[in-house]
Amino acid sequence: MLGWRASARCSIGRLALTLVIAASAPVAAWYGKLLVDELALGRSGQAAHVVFYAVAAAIAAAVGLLGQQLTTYLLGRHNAAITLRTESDLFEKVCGFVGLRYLEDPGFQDNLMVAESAASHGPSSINDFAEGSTRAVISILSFLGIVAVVWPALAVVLLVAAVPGLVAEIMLANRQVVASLAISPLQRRRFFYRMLLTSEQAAKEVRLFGLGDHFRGLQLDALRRSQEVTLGLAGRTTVVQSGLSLLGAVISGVAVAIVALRVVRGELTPGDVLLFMAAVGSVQAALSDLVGRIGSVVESLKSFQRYLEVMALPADSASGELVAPDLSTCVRFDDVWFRYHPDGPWILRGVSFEIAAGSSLAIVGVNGAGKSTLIKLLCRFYEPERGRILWDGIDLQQISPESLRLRLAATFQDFMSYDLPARDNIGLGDLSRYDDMNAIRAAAVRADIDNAIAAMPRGYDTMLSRIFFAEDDEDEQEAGVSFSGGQWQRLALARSLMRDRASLLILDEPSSGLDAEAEHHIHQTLTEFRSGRTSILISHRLGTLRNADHIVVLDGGRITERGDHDDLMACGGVYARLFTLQGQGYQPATVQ
Ligand SMILES: Nc1ncnc2c1ncn2[C@@H]1O[C@H](COP(=O)(O)OP(=O)(O)OP(=O)(O)O)[C@@H](O)[C@H]1O
Repeated sequence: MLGWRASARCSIGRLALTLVIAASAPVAAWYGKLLVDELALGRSGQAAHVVFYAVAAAIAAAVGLLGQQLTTYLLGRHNAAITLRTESDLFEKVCGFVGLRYLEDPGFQDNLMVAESAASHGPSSINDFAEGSTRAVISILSFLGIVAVVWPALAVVLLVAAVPGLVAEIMLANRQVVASLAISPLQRRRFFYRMLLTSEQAAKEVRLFGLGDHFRGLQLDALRRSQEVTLGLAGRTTVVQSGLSLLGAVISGVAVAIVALRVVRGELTPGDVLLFMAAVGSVQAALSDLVGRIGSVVESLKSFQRYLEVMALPADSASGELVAPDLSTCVRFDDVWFRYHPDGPWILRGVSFEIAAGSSLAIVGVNGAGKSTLIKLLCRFYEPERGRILWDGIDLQQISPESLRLRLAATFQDFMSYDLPARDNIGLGDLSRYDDMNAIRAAAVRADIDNAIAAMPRGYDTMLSRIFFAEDDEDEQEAGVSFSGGQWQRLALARSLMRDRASLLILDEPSSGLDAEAEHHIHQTLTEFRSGRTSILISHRLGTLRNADHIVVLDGGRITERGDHDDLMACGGVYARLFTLQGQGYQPATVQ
């Protein structure tokens, strides 16, 4: 079905070629037999017949060979179309998940890895099997048919000669499946260690802690263990197949001798011997081809099953139908309870608060208090277990996530650094203005990164990567430039600020990596940018939050304090304590 959906023309073409190729060998063999018989008769005026049979046999053989070539080409095209289709479907499915639940599940990640490889190899291997087995079956049946016409008992001999090979190949195919299943986790481990040894991300720690030999040892161990399995199987295969070849040769030899004896006795013609010999070779080859394919197809089917499982996964949460309006009243958290796992601890316990449109809200709390979790719920990466989040009075679950996210401009603590040119790193924030250099530059200015980008060798076109070359400049491939941590953070900020028409600006620790001067400057720009817009700000640097219209303090999953800076300082709670503590850090030390 997949093959048909990917390309109906290729499917029809392959089917037609399969039938032609399968028929060509017996037809060639039949004309070969007629030719030999004609020669054996030695009658006058036979030249025309002989030439006709010879040409017909040659044409049939040539059609088979030509068909093989065309099949190879068509197979490549068809497999490419299938891979394109399955991979596109798989990633459409993955991108279609509203939230992060599936992506955070190791079981899902495991399945996805197998599904991904199955998407590129599975259907083509299944397709190859279908085609190869059709060809083999047609070839076997037609040879049996022809041989049966000559001498029915010969067809039985032909089948018997193929039985030992069939049985042994089936046993080997089973072992092959077991071996593949044993090798697959070892391979995944091996690639994991390889990634640790070669990735730029891990390189610092691997060197600093001297982990290279340790991980290399583990990588080689995984490789050695998978090789042991493969070599064990290869040894067994060699023994079995050598035995089989011998057995096949003995049976064929005996059968040919019997047929030859009957020719001597005048019961069969010399052409029959030729036909029988062609049939023995072809049937044995077709059977072993058929069984050989079974092993690989069983393996492909097993991994393709994972692909189908991923494709059949239910939606992770309901996707609402309503379009999120521009925020005109407020965003309201209404008694929201949340935990990451059904049996895990509650992260939010009955959180309620409101952000009026046009106002700014700051969220304060110690590490692990649940601040980022609140934001993730607002972005619909997860759903509250109890309670509701309302956008202008509409429950978020009734709003389509895409339309909601178009209304948000957010920078996360764990922002992305894309190995792409600087302009793309910013332009990705608003795909509708991806190429709009004015908008990109304006966002960069707001995030105070414009000067740093302009100073780079190719300005906004500079590739920000140490692992890729600039794509558009193959003649003089230029290695990329990498930014510092704080510069990447400003770039991430610029990306969100591309969405200058968003209803709600969310900044989760937007300046944690910035130096004091840059932080001061950015906060000034952001304060201007935020004025009149609705915004949520999270930061451990409480000085940057004091101008927020409202501040809520999250503690143990509950809101324990709320008000503006002066209110909270006056009430002398957690906020006042943290604020004073940070303030003390900036006071000159008292000289004793
Ligand atoms: N994806 C997740 N799966 C399971 N638990 C999680 C996940 N993300 C966060 N948590 C847990 O939820 C709790 C709150 O995390 P959250 O990131 O919301 O805290 P935070 O207040 O933003 O902390 P910080 O100030 O350190 O950024 C933590 O105990 C954390 O371990």
